[in-house]
Amino acid sequence: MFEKTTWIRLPRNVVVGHGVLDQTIEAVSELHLTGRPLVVSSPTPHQVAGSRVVAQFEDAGYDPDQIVIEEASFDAVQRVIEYAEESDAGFLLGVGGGKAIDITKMAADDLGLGFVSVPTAASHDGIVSGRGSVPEGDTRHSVAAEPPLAVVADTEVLAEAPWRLTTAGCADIISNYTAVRDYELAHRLKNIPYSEYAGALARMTAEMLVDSADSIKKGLEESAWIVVKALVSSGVAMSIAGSSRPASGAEHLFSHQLDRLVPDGALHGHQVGVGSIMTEYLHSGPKGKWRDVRDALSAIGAPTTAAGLGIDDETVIEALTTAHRIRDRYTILGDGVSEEAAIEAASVTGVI
Ligand SMILES: NC(=O)C1=CN([C@@H]2O[C@H](COP(=O)(O)OP(=O)(O)OC[C@H]3O[C@@H](n4cnc5c(N)ncnc54)[C@H](O)[C@@H]3O)[C@@H](O)[C@H]2O)C=CC1
Ligand SMILES: O=C(CO)COP(=O)(O)O
Ligand SMILES: [Zn+2]
Repeated sequence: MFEKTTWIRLPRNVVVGHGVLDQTIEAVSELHLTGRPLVVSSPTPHQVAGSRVVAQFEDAGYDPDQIVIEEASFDAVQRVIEYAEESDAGFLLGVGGGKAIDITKMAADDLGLGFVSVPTAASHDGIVSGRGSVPEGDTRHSVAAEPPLAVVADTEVLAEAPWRLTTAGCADIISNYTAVRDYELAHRLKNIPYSEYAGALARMTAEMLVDSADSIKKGLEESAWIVVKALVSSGVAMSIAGSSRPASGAEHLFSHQLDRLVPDGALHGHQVGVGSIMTEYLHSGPKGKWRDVRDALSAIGAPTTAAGLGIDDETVIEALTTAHRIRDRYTILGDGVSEEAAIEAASVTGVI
């Protein structure tokens, strides 16, 4: 008897374009959400967009509440949960970068409330995903969380954000190349469930972004449009897989480890990009496609070296040799690469 089942949870409304922040109410009212909206944001995104979303709900006769969180942690998730309960929130809107959106989707999941994603930066592919990524001690969890019912991505806001946030989003997408290789490897060697559709979509998203590199330029709002569509597509791949694997392999473990070693290091997307150059080398050796990954990153202006990340060479090696410990996710790092192998991968690829 055939007993397989799958749940693919996707947003109902994905609204992308110039000035669409002003259509947040329309995007939400179609969802039949009831009660008080709670706008969850971090400090800069609150100034840039969160306060505008609150004002919009006030003008429309809702009774919105707001909370500004400072960091991505389980404590922050708990604070949002408690605040939402006290304020009797009916649904949550996460306004900001990856951290604010992750916190909101995890709090919404715990509360059993609807969640709307309002990215203020095209910096990460968690905009649409039903996953939350949060550090805890020596580890980093990738947990199932409430996927957004709607996404409101205003390209005017995204284009005005610092350019490095957009190049970080591009690098998060380019890293899908190696993430999918790790996903396939784990399927072959450890028999983890593998979705052909999710793997193909994640890889195709990276290819399409790289093919559009010439149109991704600072100051062009069209760049935000191209990048956010790729981020949405990559998030959908994670939703199809029911796991972050199509967009998160060894290069992400490396970045998560860097976050532990250098808490205020570089942007998530930039770190995974540099990680991807090295893990592609580990997959295929000197004749592999690590140059293609590096050149794709370089074409959109993302860092390709430790110095470009502002992180010293020793820390890069430490992160690469210990990244496999971050979580139980089989990748090309296996049960750890030796220091010699890490130095070779990092130096041949020019990362150090
Ligand atoms: N759940 C998922 O599937 C995924 C989660 N992530 C997570 O997302 C996080 C990375 O996201 P990021 O956005 O890079 O980090 P972030 O949320 O810390 O944002 C980076 C910085 O950009 C600022 N910022 C955001 N919008 C701005 C604007 N319009 N103008 C000026 N500054 C602005 C923020 O205040 C912050 O200082 C990581 O924690 C990562 O693990 C990343 C990818 C997927
Ligand atoms: O960053 C991600 C995809 O780009 C997902 O990260 P996690 O694997 O930590 O959930
Ligand atoms: Zn990522």
